[in-house]
Amino acid sequence: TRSQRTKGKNAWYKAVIIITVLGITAIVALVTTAVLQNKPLLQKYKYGIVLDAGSSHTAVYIYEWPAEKDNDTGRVQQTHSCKVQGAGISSYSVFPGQAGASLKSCMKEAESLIPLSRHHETPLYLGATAGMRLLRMENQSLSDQVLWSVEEVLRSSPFSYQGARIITGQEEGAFGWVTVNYLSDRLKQGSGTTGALDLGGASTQISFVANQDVAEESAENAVTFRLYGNDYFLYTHSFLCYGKDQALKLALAQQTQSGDSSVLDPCFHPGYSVDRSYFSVYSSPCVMAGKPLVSRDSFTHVGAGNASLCQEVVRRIFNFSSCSFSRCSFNRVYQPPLQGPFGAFSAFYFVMNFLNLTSGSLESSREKLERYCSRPWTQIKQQHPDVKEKYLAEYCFSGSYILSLLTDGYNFTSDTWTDITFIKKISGSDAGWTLGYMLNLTNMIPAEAPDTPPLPHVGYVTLLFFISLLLFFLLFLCFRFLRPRRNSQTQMI
Ligand SMILES: Nc1ccn([C@@H]2O[C@H](COP(=O)(O)OP(=O)(O)OP(=O)(O)O)[C@@H](O)[C@H]2O)c(=O)n1
Ligand SMILES: [Ca+2]
Repeated sequence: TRSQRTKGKNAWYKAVIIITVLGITAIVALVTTAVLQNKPLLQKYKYGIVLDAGSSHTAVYIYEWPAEKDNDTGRVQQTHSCKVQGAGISSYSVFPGQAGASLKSCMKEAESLIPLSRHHETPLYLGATAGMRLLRMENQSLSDQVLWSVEEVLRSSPFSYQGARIITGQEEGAFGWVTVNYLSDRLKQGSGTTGALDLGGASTQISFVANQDVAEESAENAVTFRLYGNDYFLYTHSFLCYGKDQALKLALAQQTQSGDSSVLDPCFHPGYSVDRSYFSVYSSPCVMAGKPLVSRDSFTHVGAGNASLCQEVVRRIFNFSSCSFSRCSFNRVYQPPLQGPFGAFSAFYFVMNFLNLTSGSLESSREKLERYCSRPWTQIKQQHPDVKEKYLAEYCFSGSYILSLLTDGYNFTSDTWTDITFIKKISGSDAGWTLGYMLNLTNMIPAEAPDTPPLPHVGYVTLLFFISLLLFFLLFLCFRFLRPRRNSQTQMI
C-alpha cells in the first residue's frame, strides 16, 4: 500500500507539473495573441494636395494620413510644401494664359514625392483667395481666364483633379479655424477651442466660437459645424482689402490725397526715400478715394519713423463711425465679444516673428516697435543684408498695422493681448485654411463621434492576463482539495 501511495503521489505531481506548464503556456499564448493582434501593420499612407493661390504667392501643400484610418482625428498631417516661384496667380492678369505654367515645377515635385501607385487616387484642389476676388471685381473675364489656365495644368497632372475655384472669405475664415483646432486635437475632445486670426496680403480673417445669437444678429457671419458629435457655432468674418499689402495702399492713398510731390510717412524708417507712381497706389479696387487731380505721375515717399504717429495714420483706414448691430469691429461689421484663446498665423506670424514681438505684453510690444521704427533705414539695411528690401522697408508699417488691427479693429486689450499666440505651424503642419478645406471636402471629419472599444488596448490585455491567472489558480485549488480526500479513503481501507 505504501508503494501504491507513492505511485499515486508521483502521478499527482506529474499532473500538477503538466497542468502548470500547460497553464503558463496558455497564458503566454493568450497575451501574445492579444498584443500582436493590435500591432499596426506596415504603415501605408494616402495623400491629398491643396494649392493655396494667395494674393502674394501660391503654395502647394501635400498631406498624408494612414491608409486604414481615414476618419481618425489628428492623423492627417502636412508632409511637404512647395512655394511657387513668382507672384500670386492674380498677377498674371496681363498674360492670363501663363498663370498655369508657373505651377508646373511644384506639381512635378509633388509627383516625385507621392508614390506612383497612389497618384490616381490623390485628390487635388486649388483654392484662390483675396487676390483673385479683387481681380474678379475688376474684370471677371480676366479672372476666368486665369482659372482656366491653372485648371488646364492641374487636369494634365496624374492626380485626381477636383476643381479650382475662388473660395469665399467665409470659407477661408472657417476652414482656418478647423485647421487650427484639428491640429491641436481640440475637436475630438470636445473641450474648448481656439479662435483663428489669418492675415494675408489682400484680406484678413477672424473666426472664433461665439454663442448662437450670431446667426440671429448677422447671418452672414455665422457658420455651424457638427464635428465628432459636437456642435460649434462660429463667428467668422473676412475683411477684403485689409490684408497687409492692400492696407498699405489704403494708408498711402490717405496720405497722398493732397497730391503733393512728397509724403512724409511715419510708418517708414528715417532716411527712407523712394519714388512711387500714383498708379501703383491707386490701381487697386480697394482704394476708394480717387487719385488726386494732379499732373505729376509720382511722389517721393519719405520715412519719418514714428510708430505712434503711424498708428494714427493706420487707424484712419478703418471706419468706426457707425454700427447697426449691438457691437461692431469696424466698417459696420458685426463682431460679438471676443472669446479666447486665439492663434494668429500667416503674415501675423511673419511680421511679429521678424520684429521679435511674438511674446510679451501689448505695452512692451508698442515700446519695442517705437524703437524699431525710429531706427535709420541705412542701419536696418546693414543689419539685414539678406532680407529683400521691399519686405524690410515695410515691417515698421506692418507691425503698426497689426497692433492697430488687433486693438482698434478687433478690440483686443492689454488684458486679452496675451490670449493671442503667434504661430506658424502646429505639430509640423502649417496653420491656414488649406487643411480644413481638404478635410471638409473629403469628409474626413465625421459629424458623429466614432464608436470606440470600451477599454483601451493596454487595459484589455491586462484584464485578459489577470482573468487567465485567476482561472489557472482556481484550477490549481481544485486539484489541491481533491487529492487529500482520495488519499485518506485509501488509507482507511
Ligand atoms: N516671410 C514672409 C512671407 C510673406 N510675407 C508677406 O506676408 C504677406 C501675406 O502673405 P500670405 O499670408 O502668404 O498672403 P497671401 O496668402 O498671398 O494673401 P491672401 O491670403 O490675402 O490671398 C504678404 O504681404 C507677403 O509679402 C512676409 O512679410 N514675410
Ligand atoms: Ca492667405
